[in-house]
Amino acid sequence: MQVFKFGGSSVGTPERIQEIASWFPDAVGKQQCGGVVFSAFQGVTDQLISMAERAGAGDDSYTTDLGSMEGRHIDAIRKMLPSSQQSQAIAGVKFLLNDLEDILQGVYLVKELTPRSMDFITSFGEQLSNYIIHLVFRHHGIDCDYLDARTVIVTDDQFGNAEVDMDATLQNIRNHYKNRDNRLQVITGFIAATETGVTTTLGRGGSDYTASIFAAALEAEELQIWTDVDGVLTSDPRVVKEAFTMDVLSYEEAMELSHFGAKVIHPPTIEPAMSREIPIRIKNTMNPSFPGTVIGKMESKQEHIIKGISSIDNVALIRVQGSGLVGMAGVAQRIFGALAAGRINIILITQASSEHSVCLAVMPKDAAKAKKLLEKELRHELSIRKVADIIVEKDLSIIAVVGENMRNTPGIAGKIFQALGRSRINISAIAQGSSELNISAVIQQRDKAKALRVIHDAFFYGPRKTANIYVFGAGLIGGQLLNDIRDKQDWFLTSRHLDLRVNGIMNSKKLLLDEDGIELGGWEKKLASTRKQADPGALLEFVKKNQSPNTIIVDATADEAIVEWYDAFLKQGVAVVTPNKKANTNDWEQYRRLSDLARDNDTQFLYETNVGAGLPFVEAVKQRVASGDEIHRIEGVFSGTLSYLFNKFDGSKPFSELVRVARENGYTEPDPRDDLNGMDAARKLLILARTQGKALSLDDIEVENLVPEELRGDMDPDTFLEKLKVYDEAFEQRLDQAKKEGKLLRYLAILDDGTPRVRLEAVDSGHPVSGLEGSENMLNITTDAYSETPLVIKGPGAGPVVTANGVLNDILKTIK
Ligand SMILES: NC(=O)C1=CN([C@@H]2O[C@H](COP(=O)(O)OP(=O)(O)OC[C@H]3O[C@@H](n4cnc5c(N)ncnc54)[C@H](OP(=O)(O)O)[C@@H]3O)[C@@H](O)[C@H]2O)C=CC1
Ligand SMILES: N[C@@H](CC=O)C(=O)O
Repeated sequence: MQVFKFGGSSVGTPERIQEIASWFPDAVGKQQCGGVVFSAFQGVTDQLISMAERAGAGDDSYTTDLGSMEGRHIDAIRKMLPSSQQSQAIAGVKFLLNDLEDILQGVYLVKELTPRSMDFITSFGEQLSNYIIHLVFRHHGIDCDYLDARTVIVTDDQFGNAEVDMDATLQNIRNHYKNRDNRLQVITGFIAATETGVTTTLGRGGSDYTASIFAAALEAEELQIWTDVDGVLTSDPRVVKEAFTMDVLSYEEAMELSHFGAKVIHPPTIEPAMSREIPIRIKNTMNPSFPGTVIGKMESKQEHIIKGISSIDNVALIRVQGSGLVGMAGVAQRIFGALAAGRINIILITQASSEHSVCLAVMPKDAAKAKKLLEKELRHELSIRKVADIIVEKDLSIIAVVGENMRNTPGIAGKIFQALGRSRINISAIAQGSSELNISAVIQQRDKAKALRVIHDAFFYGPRKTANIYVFGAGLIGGQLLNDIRDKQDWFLTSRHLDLRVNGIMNSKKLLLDEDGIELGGWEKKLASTRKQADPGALLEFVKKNQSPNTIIVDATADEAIVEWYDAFLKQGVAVVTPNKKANTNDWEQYRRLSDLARDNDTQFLYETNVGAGLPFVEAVKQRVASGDEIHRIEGVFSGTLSYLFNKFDGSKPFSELVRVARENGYTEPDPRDDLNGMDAARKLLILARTQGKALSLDDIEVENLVPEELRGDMDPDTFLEKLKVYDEAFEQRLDQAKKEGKLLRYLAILDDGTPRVRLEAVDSGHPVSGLEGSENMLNITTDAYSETPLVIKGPGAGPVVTANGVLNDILKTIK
């Protein structure tokens, strides 16, 4: 035997009701269904309450609603029943509505709405819906009766929230079924009656309660509650996109989750079914084939340690604190007694064992009253400073992590607090009962969405990780990076269990954002056509709102302006990865601050591609430093452009032509003069020196500038290349001079005991850099350990492919 219940949203329209009638027999299957409980049609109970209130206030506008209510129910009959059955059904509806009209008129005339008449008025919603639905069921060939629950459910006369006389009710229901061979009854939810037949209602979740009572009376094998979601989800799907339906939950877990916001069941209403261990299945009317969630007795072996993460918004925290509380017997009883006398509901309580403070969470509407009551109760202690303060903090949320398997499983609390801590979420109070079913944390309401996401990620995606990437600069390097991510996304997901998502792209004009991740096919067009203007502040706000554990920004611009935003991102716990050398070559304090900020905020600031593009130059220096291996000399070629130019420059092609090709190959800076003037190489040398711990600045580096004096002013790169032709001969003279000496021209960077320097040198053919080809870079490090022969790293040191690959490597290093 089964009992079903359908809520108001399930019977919101005639179409939905007809759908239910069409698949109901299949849903019942081979088992028998003894009762199906329906709520009023969606919105009808609220309408009845409003009509009653207006009638009680002497406002006759309720009559208009009465007309529309009649129209809605008659319209439903016309849509769902054949004409031959309509007049009888309409007569039944009109009969009920006449009664409703009479009572409303009575309330209107005496201008008094009592709780008793309110219950009577609201009872019409369920009477009307169930009367119509039972006819529709019959029309679909489902053998059933209409059962007005007032004839079997007996309550006291607490109108609005009546208490059920369970023994009498269960007996009445059993008797009712005995006379009907267990035939299916279509039962009015929510409504009941006193012993003397006065109509009452069962309060919040009343229809669930009706169904649960019937399941208990019939000793049903299952109670099915049909609603508009797929079951009990692991978290709020509007906030946590990855939330999924739990297959099974224990009664206790379901009640905890419901209390903290997963409004699938109303805990007190499931008691009759729960006490008889009847499983409750939550199913979705819009997705009937989905198995839903079964709430029942705890199974010993369960797949997930936690079952869900819920939250309550808008709570206030009251902190009673003072050294006088320590060892003060009876103070807790006085605090709770005072609040209970004021009928204030306490949502959460914490007290540290130091007894220095007691923390209570209440609804904000109660906060001021609670504070007053406590000040009154503790006025003596306040006057003699035994209690120092009663502080109220508002705009807080409680996050509750629920699961029976947490009991005796070490590390759960650590995992929760680590996830919150990493995301810079401050915890104001923590509570965990000794049952270990629920760990609750009070946090700022503005952090709630982030908190739900990071905890969900930590528990439900153990092996799978998600990285949320935001890219500033979609030029040569940024564009290549986006294409690489696009092409490798599937591979990362399947082979590395890593979901690499790009949630934001910004160039100098536009900003493209998507909290679910931008579909990278055709990102160029999407960026060009988005209406959002470039705005790093808007991107930061978006990141704050949507932050998840692995959020990374990539600065693939050459712009100082973006560097100014690094601090704010790092303070947010967001990793910063950049090929842009600007941040590391401003003042030493900024360089230190960025690394310190990253460390203090448990995140990373990575810039491997600042030197040698994708080659591990920075890493090599970091490793020497970390292992205490003293560095004596760094020497090499750090400019891909200058390497290319002097590797290729043999007199067969003009120098200006080679610069043009280097630019076309993507080796140069956005302005090639930044390479030719030696500043790009100087920056790289400075970065390696700073990585080594040397507090140098760019001014400390001797730089040979190869840009002719006359071409150093303001001009765009194309004009520069054109004008450079005039100087081809001067470059050739320098080449000829070197050739005469049997030497090669190489642009070297050197850091030793002397002045750090970058300059064009004529080197012997046996010099380590003499064999470089194309855009190759080389790093030679001489250290204590590498003294005889230096540590050498060599390879392509510029170009979009290797650089974007280096950036991607840095991104991967940040993922926790
Ligand atoms: N080329 C290489 O081999 C290497 C380059 N690098 C570094 O990579 C960085 C990028 O170089 P590259 O891709 O060649 O440069 P590009 O000029 O090709 O691209 C720069 C991008 O940055 C965007 N941009 C500029 N200012 C802003 C801003 N304020 N906000 C947002 N976006 C902005 C540009 O937008 P728009 O398109 O609208 O102008 C463009 O999309 C540089 O710092 C360079 O030093 C590092 C290692 C190797
Ligand atoms: N323009 C740079 C690119 C890498 O930093 C170079 O030529 O090396």
